Amino acid sequence: MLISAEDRLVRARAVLERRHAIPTDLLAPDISASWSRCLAYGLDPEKPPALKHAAPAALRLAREAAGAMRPLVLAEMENLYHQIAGSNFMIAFARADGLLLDTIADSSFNATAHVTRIQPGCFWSEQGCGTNALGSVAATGRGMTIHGGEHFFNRYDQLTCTAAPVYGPSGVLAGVLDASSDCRSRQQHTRALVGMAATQIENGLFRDLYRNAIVMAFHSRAEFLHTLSAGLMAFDSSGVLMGANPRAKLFLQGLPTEAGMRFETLFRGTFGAFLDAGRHAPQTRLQDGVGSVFAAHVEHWPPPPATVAAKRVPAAQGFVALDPAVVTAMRQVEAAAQRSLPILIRGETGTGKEQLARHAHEASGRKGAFIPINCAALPENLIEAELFGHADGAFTGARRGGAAGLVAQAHGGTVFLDEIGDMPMTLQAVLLRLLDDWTIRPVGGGAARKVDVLLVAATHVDLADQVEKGRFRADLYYRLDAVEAILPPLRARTDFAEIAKHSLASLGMNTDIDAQVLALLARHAWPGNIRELRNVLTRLTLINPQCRIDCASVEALFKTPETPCAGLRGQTVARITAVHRELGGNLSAAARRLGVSRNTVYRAIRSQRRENA
Ligand SMILES: Nc1ncnc2c1ncn2[C@@H]1O[C@H](COP(=O)(O)OP(=O)(O)OP(=O)(O)O)[C@@H](O)[C@H]1O
Repeated sequence: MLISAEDRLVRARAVLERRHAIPTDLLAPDISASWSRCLAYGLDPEKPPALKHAAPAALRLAREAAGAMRPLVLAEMENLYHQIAGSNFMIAFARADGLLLDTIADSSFNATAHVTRIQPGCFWSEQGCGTNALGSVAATGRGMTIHGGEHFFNRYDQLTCTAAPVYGPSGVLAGVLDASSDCRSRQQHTRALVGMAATQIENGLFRDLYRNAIVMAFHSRAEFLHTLSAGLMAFDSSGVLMGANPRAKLFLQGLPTEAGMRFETLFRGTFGAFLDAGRHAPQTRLQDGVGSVFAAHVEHWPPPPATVAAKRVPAAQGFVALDPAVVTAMRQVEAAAQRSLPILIRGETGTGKEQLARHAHEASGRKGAFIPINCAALPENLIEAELFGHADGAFTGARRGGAAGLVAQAHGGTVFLDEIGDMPMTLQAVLLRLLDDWTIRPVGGGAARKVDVLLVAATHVDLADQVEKGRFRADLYYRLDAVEAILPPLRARTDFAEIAKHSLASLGMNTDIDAQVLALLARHAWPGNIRELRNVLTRLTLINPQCRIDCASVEALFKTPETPCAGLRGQTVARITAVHRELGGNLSAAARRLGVSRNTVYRAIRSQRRENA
């Protein structure tokens, strides 16, 4: 008697749950092999063990270790998210050991119970979660779909998951890309889309690794030459093979495709003649050693040595960036901005976070405005209206005729959310929604509209730590943290002298500063960082009308209790708020007097208010 696939699965589960045995005849071979492995790990289908989590700090390290792969993966995840039409699904990427690095879920999936389990930082290995697409693909290295009751644990029988392996250029499994949804939202083409996205990442990794080599694409059918199914090979300038992607190896099956082989051992004709032809025609004919014919083209020429950094964006006039950590941060934000990925900048007050955000905006090539928004400065009840606009008469004090909101003003440009760590929890949820669909919904009604903005957020606090303490939403943190650039404090920078000299020049002072004075200044702790340095230099130039700064005046300034920097060192909330009061509540004036940022003054006032409440 013929029984349906669903009935076979029900019978198989009954056998598994009663006898802990695997009914191979009732299951697809991949599923029964995975169930067998689960039993061998000692898993009990009725008793799923607690899900393992990595601490936020460990997750951050893992994300950093993913290096250049992560922006590629995130960009593909975004594409995939938009390609999979419909709702109630999630895109996830895990390391080969199952550690989930990133997820993007639509809001309906966000609302389901699964979302608490499928979050960055969880381990989705087969050993911990039983048969599941992420874990089982990592275990086998092959693409798989695990549907409903095929999951080893009952708890996941409402999910359908499709995953594809992502291999690095050296052939090692680099990670697993997954699309999961509620069983009812299952879509036939998901498997193909996930597979294509994984290949796209693999090809991106290949091109990135061989960016200084000659990369050739080829295909047995000319019309597929510019598609994902083309073979890719990288050669050095003398024609020695450096690497080949899996498709290339497949096309040249039986020929030696290991690195180190010469072009001439694989193809007929010389490497020089192939390059010549490639320079003059968009497509050339290539014949391999056994006579198969391919359409080929040189898709990438090595950049001349002097222009290797061509896509890099020079620092703006006045932004000193000779310190290696700052250069790294600049490169990170450039890469993310050019792919429109959200950027998180972390650094102490006055380290140049806003400057770096402006650099990201420049690097993005966006023509729209750069809109800085200080989350700590906006009154809590008005932030949403300020950000997303409001309708006419939406609340007492609302602008007549309504307002478009700051995010709308940044359409085509960049929104810089400073002090994101101070954003109240309720608003974090609203911001998360914006990151999901880039649609702004004005407070009090009004037409929702799509916006195209680059989002850069900055914070002086460790958000991972805030997440652990329950003060910041984990899901928002993981979305914002696509790229985290860290600015070092001034005391740790190797370009202190250049910053000091530059700051003096930019203050319009024709003052000289010698090595001894610089060494003395460099010993200071600079809790207010570059902003504090600028304030101190301003004062020093005022004290020295002869335009010479000497060690004695620096020492005297650091000793005087009322100097801006000394004030900062011994600063307490009470001191800041006292100065603020003394200056009639003028924040900027208080910040200037104390040599701290306006944010520091806001924070002090808020913390005093909290204490008084
Ligand atoms: N790399 C740099 N070279 C020269 N000047 C800099 C550099 N970075 C920052 N500055 C100067 O330091 C001051 C503080 O910079 P910025 O406002 O960008 O810091 P921030 O980290 O955003 O501060 P906050 O946390 O207080 O908002 C500004 O006057 C800026 O021009």
